[in-house]
Amino acid sequence: MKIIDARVIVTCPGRNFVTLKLVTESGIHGIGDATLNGREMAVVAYLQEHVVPALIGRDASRIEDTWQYLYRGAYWRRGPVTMSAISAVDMALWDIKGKAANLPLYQLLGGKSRERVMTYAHCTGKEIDSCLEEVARHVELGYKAVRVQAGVPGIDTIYGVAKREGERYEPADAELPAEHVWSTEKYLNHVPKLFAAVREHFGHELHLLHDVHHRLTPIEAARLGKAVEPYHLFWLEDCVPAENQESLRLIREHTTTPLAIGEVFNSIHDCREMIQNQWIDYIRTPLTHGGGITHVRRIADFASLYHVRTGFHGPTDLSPVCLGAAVHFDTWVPNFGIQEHMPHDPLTDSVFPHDYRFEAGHFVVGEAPGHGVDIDEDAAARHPYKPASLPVNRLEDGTLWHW
Ligand SMILES: O=C(O)[C@H](O)[C@@H](O)[C@H](O)[C@H](O)CO
Ligand SMILES: [Mg+2]
Repeated sequence: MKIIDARVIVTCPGRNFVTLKLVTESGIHGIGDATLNGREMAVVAYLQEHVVPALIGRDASRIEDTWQYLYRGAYWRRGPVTMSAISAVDMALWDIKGKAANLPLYQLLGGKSRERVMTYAHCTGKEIDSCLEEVARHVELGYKAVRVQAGVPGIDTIYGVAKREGERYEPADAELPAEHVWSTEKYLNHVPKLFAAVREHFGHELHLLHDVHHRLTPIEAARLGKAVEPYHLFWLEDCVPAENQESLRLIREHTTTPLAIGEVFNSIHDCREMIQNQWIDYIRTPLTHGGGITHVRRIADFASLYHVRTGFHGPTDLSPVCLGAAVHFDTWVPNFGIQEHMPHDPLTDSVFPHDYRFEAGHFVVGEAPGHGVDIDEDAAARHPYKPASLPVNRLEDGTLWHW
C-alpha cells in the first residue's frame, strides 16, 4: 500500500492548526496533527522540505520502520519541531492501518481497558468567587475533575486565567508576544486560599487540579505542594521547568501532592529519570509532540513499570485530530489517569469532523475505523493561517521569567 500523496494543510478556524494528510494508492487516506502553537510554520517547513519527499512511494503499512527512518535517519534527533513532524506522519499511518483493517485504532492497540475516559475541564476566574461559579457550572455539566486557576491580587494578567468572563482559554493573540508581569510571592500566598474555598463549597469528592505553568523554582514548588496538601489535589502540574529532571526529586521529598509534568516534552529521554525514580505521578506528553502513537506508547509502557499514569495535554491548540487519537489511546492504555479537555469551538469541529463523544465528564471512543477524525479541506481553505504568539513573562523587576 504505497503512499502516493502527502499534503500539509494549514488552517485557522479561530486558531492555527497544521494537518498532514497522506493518501495511498488504494485510495485510503489518513491524517495526523502537527500543530506546534506559536511555531506552526517551522513544522510546516520541516514537513514540506524534509519529510514529504521521503514519504512518496513508501509502504504505508510500515509504521515502525518509517518512524525509525525519520528519527534516526535525520541524524538530528528530538526537539519539538522534528518530533511534531514525526508525530503527524505516525498518527496518519495508524489512521490508514485502522482503515485498511476496518478497525478503530483502540482495537489495533489491544482493545478497550475501560468504557469511557475521565476528562478534566478548565475553570478560571479573575477572583475566587467567579472561579467558584465556573466550578459550579462545570460540575453541572457532569465533570468529575476540574483544573482551577484564579487571578491573583496584585498581578494584572496571568496566562491560563481567562481575561474575559465566560472565556475558557486565552488564545495566542498577538503577532509579537504580549508581556506579563509575575510575582511568585503574591501567587504562593493566594493559591491555598483558592483551594480552601473550592473544598469548602464543593466537598472532597470532586477531583481538583492546578497548573503552575513552570513558574516556580524547586523549593518554591515544594512549598506550594505542602501548602495545598490539606485540599488533596488530583495533581499539581508543571510546577517547575524540567530540563533538569533532578529538580523533581527535591519537590517529591517535601510533599505528598501528586505531580504531573510533560506537556512540553517530546521524547522518552525528557522524562526517563523522573519516571524511573518515581518523582512524578502523571506524564502529560501528547501524541502530537511526543512522536505519535508509536513513541508515546513506549513512554506509557515504561511509565507503567513505575506507577506513573497518563494525563495527556489536551488544550485547544492541539487539533481534534490529536484529541481523537488520544481518546483511542486513553481507552486502551492500562495506566490511564485522566485526559485534559478544552472543548474546541463549533467552527473548529466543523473543519475536523470526528466521532468521539463527550458524555457526563468523560469521552466515549467512536467505532469508525482509524482514529475517527477527518479534515474538510474546503472548509479548512476558507480559514487561512494567521500569525499569533504566546505571551512572555517577566518578574516585577523586568527579569525574563519562565511561564
Ligand atoms: O495545561 C495546559 O493546557 C497548558 O498549559 C496549555 O494551556 C499550554 O499553555 C498551551 O498548550 C501552550 O500552547
Ligand atoms: Mg499545562
